[in-house]
Amino acid sequence: MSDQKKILLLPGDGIGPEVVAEARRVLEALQGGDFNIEFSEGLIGGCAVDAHGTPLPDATLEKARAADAVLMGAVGGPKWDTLDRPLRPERGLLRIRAALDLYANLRPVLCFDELAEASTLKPEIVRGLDILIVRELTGGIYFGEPRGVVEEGGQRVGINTERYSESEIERICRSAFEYARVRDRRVCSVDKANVLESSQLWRDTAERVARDYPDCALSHMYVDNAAMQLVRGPGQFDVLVTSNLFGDILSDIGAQLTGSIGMLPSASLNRQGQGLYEPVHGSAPDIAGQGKANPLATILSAAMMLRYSLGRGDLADRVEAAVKRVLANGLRTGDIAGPGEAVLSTAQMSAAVVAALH
Ligand SMILES: NC(=O)C1=CN([C@@H]2O[C@H](COP(=O)(O)OP(=O)(O)OC[C@H]3O[C@@H](n4cnc5c(N)ncnc54)[C@H](O)[C@@H]3O)[C@@H](O)[C@H]2O)C=CC1
Ligand SMILES: CC(C)CC(=O)C(=O)O
Ligand SMILES: [Mg+2]
Repeated sequence: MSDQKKILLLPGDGIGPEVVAEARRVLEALQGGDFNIEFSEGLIGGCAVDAHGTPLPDATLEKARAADAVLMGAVGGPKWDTLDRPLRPERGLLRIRAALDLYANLRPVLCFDELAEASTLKPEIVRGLDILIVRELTGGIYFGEPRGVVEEGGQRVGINTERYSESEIERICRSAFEYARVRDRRVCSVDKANVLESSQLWRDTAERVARDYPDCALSHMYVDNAAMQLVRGPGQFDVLVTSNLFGDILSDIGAQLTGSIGMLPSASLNRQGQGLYEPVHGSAPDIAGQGKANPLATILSAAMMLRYSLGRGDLADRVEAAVKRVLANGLRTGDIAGPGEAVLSTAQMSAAVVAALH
C-alpha cells in the first residue's frame, strides 16, 4: 500500500530556498514503492512579511498543523533588520515553534570522519565525535515576559526575561534521558546555577528527573565552562541538555567542530512526535543567491524527518549513507573544502547525494 506523506516546505529567506530545494530533490529521489510525498509550500520570515505583513501568516500555521512534518530553510536578513521586533522574520520562527509546542530541539553534533580535517580542532580530537545537544526550544529568555525597550530615567532600557517553569524543565530533561538511554547513558545538564535562579531550578529539576533514570549518569556544568570544554575536549560529552539561549549558542560551537555550520541538522519535536526540521544555520545573506550554500545540513535534517516523524528510519539511513559516500569521494562545497580542493555548487552537491543513494 502506498504511504503518502504530507510535507510542508517553508523555504524562508536568503539561502533557505536554495537548500530546501536541494533537500526536496533528495526526498523526491526516495519516492516510489511504498513511499510517496505530497509536497506543499508556505511562507515564513521576511518573505511572509513582504507578502502578508506578518512573519507567520495563519495559512502557514494551518498548513503546518495539517502536515505530517515541516521542513524549513532559514529566516531573516538585513532587509528586515530595521523592522519593529514583532515584525522581524525571526519572530515568525519563534511563533511557529511555540504554536506547535516544539519544545525538544535535537541537534546532533556528529563529525563525519571524512571531514575531521575540515574542523577547527585537531582531527584526532573530532574524529568519531557524536554529541546530542537537547535544547529547550519554547521557553526561556526568547519568550519570557516582560520584554521590550522602555524609557527609564531619560534613557532607553532593553529588557528580556529568562523564565522557566518546573514542568518545562522536567519535560526537556526527560527527553534528554530518553535519548541518552539509546546512546551512552550520560547526560550533562548545562546551566548558570551559580548566578541565575532559573538555572538553580533547572539543576534541582534535572536532579529530580535523574532519579527516574538510575541507569544513566547525570552531571552538571556551567555554560561558560561548557563552551570551553566543547572546544577543549568535546569527546567527553554524550547528551547535553540545556536552555533555549545556551543551546542556541553551544550548538553553533558544536557546528564548527563538525567542519562547518553547513553540516549541522536539527529536529524540533512536540509530545505527539510532530516535528519541524531545519538546518542549524541561518539565512547566510553573505552567500545567498550565489549557489555557494552547503545543502547537507538541510538534507541531513530531511533524514531526521524521515526517522522521527515519518517512521522511515530505513530511508534516513540511506540518505545519511549517501552523504557519507559523497564526502568519502572528496566532494566538497566551499565551506568544507580544503586549500586547492575543487568546490561544488549547492545543486551539484545535492545531485551527488542523489547519485550516491543506494
Ligand atoms: N533558524 C534560522 O532561521 C536562523 C536565522 N538566522 C538569521 O539569519 C541571518 C544571518 O545570521 P548570521 O548570524 O549571519 O548566521 P548564519 O548562520 O546565517 O551565517 C553565519 C556564517 O555561516 C555561513 N553559513 C551559514 N550557513 C551556511 C551553509 N549552509 N553553507 C555555507 N556557509 C554557511 C554564512 O555564510 C556566514 O558566514 C540573520 O537574520 C539571523 O537572524 C540565524 C540563525 C538561525
Ligand atoms: C531565531 C533564532 C532563535 C534562530 C536560531 O538561531 C536558532 O534556532 O538556532
Ligand atoms: Mg542559532
